[in-house]
Amino acid sequence: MSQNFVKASFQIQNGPAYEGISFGAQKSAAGEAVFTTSLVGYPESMTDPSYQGQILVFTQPLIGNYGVPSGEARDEFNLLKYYESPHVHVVGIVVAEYAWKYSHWTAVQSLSEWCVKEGVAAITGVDTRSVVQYLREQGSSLGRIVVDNGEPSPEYVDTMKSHLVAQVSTKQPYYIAGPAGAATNIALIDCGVKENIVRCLVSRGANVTVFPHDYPIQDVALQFDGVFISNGPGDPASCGKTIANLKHLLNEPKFEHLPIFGICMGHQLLALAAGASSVKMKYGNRAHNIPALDLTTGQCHITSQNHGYAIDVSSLPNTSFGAYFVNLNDGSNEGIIHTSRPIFSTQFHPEAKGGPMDTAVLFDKYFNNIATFQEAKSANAKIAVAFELPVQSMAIERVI
Ligand SMILES: NC(=O)CC[C@H](N)C(=O)O
Repeated sequence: MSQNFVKASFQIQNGPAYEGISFGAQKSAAGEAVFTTSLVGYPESMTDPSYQGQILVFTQPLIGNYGVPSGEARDEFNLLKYYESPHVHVVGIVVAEYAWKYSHWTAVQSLSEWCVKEGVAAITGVDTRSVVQYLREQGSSLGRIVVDNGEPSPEYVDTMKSHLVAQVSTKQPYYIAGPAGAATNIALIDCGVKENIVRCLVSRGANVTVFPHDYPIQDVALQFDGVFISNGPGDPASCGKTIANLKHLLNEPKFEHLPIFGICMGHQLLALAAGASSVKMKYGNRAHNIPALDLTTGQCHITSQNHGYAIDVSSLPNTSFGAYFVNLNDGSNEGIIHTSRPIFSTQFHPEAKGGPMDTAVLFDKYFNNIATFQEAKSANAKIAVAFELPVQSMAIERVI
């Protein structure tokens, strides 16, 4: 346990500065400062690629008390059991009170040790309530954690201006086998996919082929039973290539029966490809208890979220999509659904790791759409011709 109490400060550009103690890597960090009100799940959030380049402020006052589980542990599909990707993606974390003592049966190290190993700045002793009040009033801001290590303070950096998806997406396609005999094949566009999203697909009986964010998915989509578009970091408007590829899937008649499902960044990219527009939110939604109303059933679900951009619902009438879910806290769009095709997407995270499992049924809805598509394909030999290339023949390599 690194308890050498190096001084640090958390500074917001053109805003307040907070003094504290470093408990992570002895290095400074800069990025967009965002806050999450989730009570649990710091290992999952910190390894979520959607947080790439951000400084994460936890409003839960005591952080670190259950330590950090193993990054080696894998499940029956060879997916990471506890992490959402192999490494930490936040550049720094800010907490009110770091728990120097931890205890949990899955813990293999302290949060402090993990931050040191991963090169992540961490500061404790900050009045995070005041940080949140500031960010809610002033809106999204740049921040930096400056560790008293004799080095010059880093410049503030607006990481949202970088093409963050390109940094986290796989460089080559890879294949994850589902359960023995799985006959469903899904093409997943990786914008920074969370491990539990893949698990939600393979555990329902699919083999998943993961493609780089800019892969010309239109060239291979008809070899699959469905296309999935993942979560990911940054501004959706920076993903021009992915949006252009998705336009093929939405506009060409040969794809009209193809099921598509997108989550978070995937939702935003689908909406942009359909002709809708996105907006940067004042400070975003990051929590595990956000109510979203299903406009097709009138049911309200509690959802897990992490986003700073949203789809402008007033731009939907220009598209073939209608609003599917709406956020009951701030009225923002939480999902879209195609008026006649098996395509839908959600701004929230139905895979919810961490968070409540209320909306996991949306994966079942996607698989129902896939089953309908598969039946149609087997009933129609003409369509089936398009599927003669077996997915296993592709060059695939697991890179994570
Ligand atoms: N979790 C995500 O996919 C986030 C999407 C996007 N980067 C946003 O902040 O809105």
